[in-house]
Amino acid sequence: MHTSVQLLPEEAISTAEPSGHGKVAAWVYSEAFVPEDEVLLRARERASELGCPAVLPGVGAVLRVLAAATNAHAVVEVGTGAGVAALWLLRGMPLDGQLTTIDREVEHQRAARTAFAEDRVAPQRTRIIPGRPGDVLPRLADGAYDLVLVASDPLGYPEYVNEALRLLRPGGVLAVDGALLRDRVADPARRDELTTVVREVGRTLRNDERVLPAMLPSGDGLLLAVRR
Ligand SMILES: C[S@@+](CC[C@H](N)C(=O)[O-])C[C@H]1O[C@@H](n2cnc3c(N)ncnc32)[C@H](O)[C@@H]1O
Repeated sequence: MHTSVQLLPEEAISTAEPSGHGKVAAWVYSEAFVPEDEVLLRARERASELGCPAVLPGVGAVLRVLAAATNAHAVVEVGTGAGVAALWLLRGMPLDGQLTTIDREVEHQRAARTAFAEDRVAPQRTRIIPGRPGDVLPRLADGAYDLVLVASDPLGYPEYVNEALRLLRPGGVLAVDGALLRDRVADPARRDELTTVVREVGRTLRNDERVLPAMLPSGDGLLLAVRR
C-alpha cells in the first residue's frame, strides 16, 4: 500500500515519478490517456479523504481491459479501498459477473458501496467481504476465478499472490498493484523490508513456471501474470 496522501488524478499524475525513468512525458500521457468520469473522480476523492490510496487511472484502464479481455465473470480484489479499482474492473466485466472484494476497513468498504450505488452497479454484481485477506482467501474455491487484483498491504503480498495462483483458472490473470513501490523496487541499493518483499514477489512470479509474467510501468507498477 502507498503511504503518502492520495492525490486527485491530475495532481497525482503531474507530481508522481514514473518508476525508473524520471518524469517522462510518455508516462504522464499514458496515465491521462483514458480520463476518469465524475463517478470515478468522486470515488477517488473519498479515497483521498480516507487516506486510502487508489490505483492511478492508467492502472484502472489496464484493469478494465483485462476484465473485458478475459470475459471475467468472477473477479477477486484484495484491498477494496474506496472502490476506485473496483469500478474500473466492474466496467470491464460482463453484467452477470461478480466482483468479490476484501478489506479489513469497514469504513473504506462503506465508501466503495457509495461509489457502486452512484455507478448504478446492481447489488448482485459485488460481494463485499470485511476481513483480513489471509482469513478470507483460503475460503474461496480453487481455479474458480478469471482475474485477481492484489492491492492491499504489501507485506501481505507473498501470501495473497500464493492464494491468487490457487484461485485462478488456466488463462486467468493476476494483477499486483504498487509493484514498483515508487522506484524503490528498481533500485538495488534499497534493501528495507517492504522493498525486499515486493521485489521478491516479482522475482518469484518471474521464476514460477505456472505463469507468464510481465511488469507494466503504469501507475506505481502493475505486475501481471497469466496462469498457464
Ligand atoms: C491501496 S488501498 C486499496 C485501493 C483499491 N484497490 C483501489 O485501487 O481503489 C489498500 C486497502 O487495503 C486495506 N488493508 C491494508 N492493510 C490490510 C490488511 N492487513 N488486511 C486487510 N486489508 C488491509 C486498507 O484498508 C485499504 O483499504
